[in-house]
Amino acid sequence: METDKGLLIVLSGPSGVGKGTVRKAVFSEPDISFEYSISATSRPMRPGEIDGVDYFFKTREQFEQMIQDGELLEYTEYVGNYYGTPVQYVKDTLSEGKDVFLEIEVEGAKQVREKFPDGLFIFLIPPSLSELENRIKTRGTESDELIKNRMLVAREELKMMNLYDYVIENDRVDHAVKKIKAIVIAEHCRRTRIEKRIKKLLGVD
Ligand SMILES: Nc1ncnc2c1ncn2[C@@H]1O[C@H](COP(=O)(O)OP(=O)(O)OP(=O)(O)O)[C@@H](O)[C@H]1O
Ligand SMILES: Nc1nc2c(ncn2[C@@H]2O[C@H](COP(=O)(O)O)[C@@H](O)[C@H]2O)c(=O)[nH]1
Repeated sequence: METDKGLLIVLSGPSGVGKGTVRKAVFSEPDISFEYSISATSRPMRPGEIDGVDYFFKTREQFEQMIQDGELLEYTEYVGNYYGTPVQYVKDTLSEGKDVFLEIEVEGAKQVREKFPDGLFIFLIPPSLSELENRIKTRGTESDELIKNRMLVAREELKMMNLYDYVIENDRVDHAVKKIKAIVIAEHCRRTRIEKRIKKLLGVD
């Protein structure tokens, strides 16, 4: 898949590490111009969540239809529910020259890497496994059984961090936000420098 003009930024990491919290903090910064890609999911809505804002909430049948119709850039079944990224929004937004920000789990990020090798892949890690469990428990959205399952998946997901361009410890949200912003700025500079070099060598404007 063509990367077009914008930068595709993928934030991933185990459940409960703080991806959603960090993403919301990134988007509340005044000088940010990323576009957030809202995912589709078949999981039930949590209290306070809004359809079309937090997720596009679908039945399993509707989600499977989206898969069949090729509407998803990537998808996975995670702890019993489907999650996926609507492809059209990502393509359209990148081709408008805007940066698109995905917040997705590890298997989906792997699929995106295959289609967008030029994307910027950032992996968020917790200070420790016990802190990770503590965060999922404190959030209070999952049953004990689901927390156990998410922790089992998390152990496997942490092994995948070597596939990412950057690894950031989410010790403090404001620190993680600063690091993400710095990485994106540096990546834009790097790409601009390379583009200029190529044009200079080829003698084109
Ligand atoms: N740096 C941090 N220090 C302490 N607590 C944090 C930090 N970042 C996030 N949290 C808390 O950890 C819990 C999990 O955060 P969040 O829901 O953002 O994680 P997530 O990675 O998006 O989870 P999931 O993948 O399950 O959606 C929340 O209660 C959040 O307030
Ligand atoms: N592969 C994808 N994973 C996604 C997507 N949207 C969210 N997620 C990840 O799923 C888990 C669980 O989310 P929760 O809201 O139920 O806590 C979490 O790691 C999300 O980042 C997606 O489109 N594709």
